[in-house]
Amino acid sequence: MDIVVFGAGSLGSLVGGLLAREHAVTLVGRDPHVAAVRESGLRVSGEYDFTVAPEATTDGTDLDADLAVVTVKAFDTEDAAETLATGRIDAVLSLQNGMGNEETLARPLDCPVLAGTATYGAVRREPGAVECTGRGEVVLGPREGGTSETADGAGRALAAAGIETTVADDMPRRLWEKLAVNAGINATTALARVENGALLDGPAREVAGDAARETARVARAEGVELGESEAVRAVERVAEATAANTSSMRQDVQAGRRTEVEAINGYVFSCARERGVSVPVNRTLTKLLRAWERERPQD
Ligand SMILES: NC(=O)C1=CN([C@@H]2O[C@H](COP(=O)(O)OP(=O)(O)OC[C@H]3O[C@@H](n4cnc5c(N)ncnc54)[C@H](OP(=O)(O)O)[C@@H]3O)[C@@H](O)[C@H]2O)C=CC1
Ligand SMILES: CC(C)(CO)C(=O)C(=O)O
Repeated sequence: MDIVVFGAGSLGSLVGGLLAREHAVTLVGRDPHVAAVRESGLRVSGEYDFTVAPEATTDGTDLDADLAVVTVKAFDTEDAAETLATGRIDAVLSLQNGMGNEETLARPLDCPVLAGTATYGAVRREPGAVECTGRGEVVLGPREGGTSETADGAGRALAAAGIETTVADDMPRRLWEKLAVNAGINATTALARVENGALLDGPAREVAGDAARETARVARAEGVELGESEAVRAVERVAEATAANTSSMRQDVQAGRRTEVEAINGYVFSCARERGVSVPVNRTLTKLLRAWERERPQD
């Protein structure tokens, strides 16, 4: 397959590197990473050890592909969608965290948009190289739930490249469960400056659990069956499996970068307002991160 990976940062470089073992891949990213990949290939280390030579470009316009995998941060999704819409793309798959990405992608794009979640860990430490810090899985499917030939085809393509892949018919519920995990872990660890494992028994445990419980309540108000204890258990499971991780939002805050809070806790907060659900913990986490973002030095 011809596959574009739009957003060759940490996750995109890992997924693109894995896909390039089997498919014709074009990475869309920034220099100096793109220049290094063009010059010497992409090195994948950590849980893997190989080098591949995908195409790489900083210009994502006018591309042809059977599939575009979107791995930009949530706040860059609109721009990615408009850029991809200048090309001829048969299907798009978002592997981003946060909610609302698929709707943003579907707006200008005239092709099926699949929803996905990724639990692989990836860090891009230097140009031309990415480290896999944890093997996980990709779950993907039609964004509105159900089955489709497009989802099955994308699933086969990822699996053929050795990516642990599940094609699911309940993506709305799975997206809300992942949202509960990120709502519980990301902002809490970013503000407390702790690793994910500190949420298993430390003083911030209740904060993470309450943020996840509130997310489940909003999911149910949106018609998605997600139980509160199920959401809390999902947080505990992920905090345990990623105990030594610095969450992506904590990494962003430590580096002074913009965070994905609006697509995570901010999304829960704004849906809750529309549905008349009380979410004091997500409201507080959102407002504290917004306060920090307002004061941070601009990029
Ligand atoms: N890293 C991980 O282990 C995981 C990440 N995720 C999710 O995946 C998404 C991506 O995360 P991550 O890989 O860490 O983020 P990164 O910031 O490392 O990667 C995104 C990359 O896309 C680039 N980019 C954005 N817009 C464009 C554009 N128009 N053209 C070219 N390049 C562009 C960014 O460049 P620049 O910064 O210069 O704009 C950046 O290099 C997020 O939603 C995250 O929550 C999910 C699971 C695991
Ligand atoms: C699963 C988790 C919380 C792992 O750190 C993550 O997705 C993130 O950090 O963004």
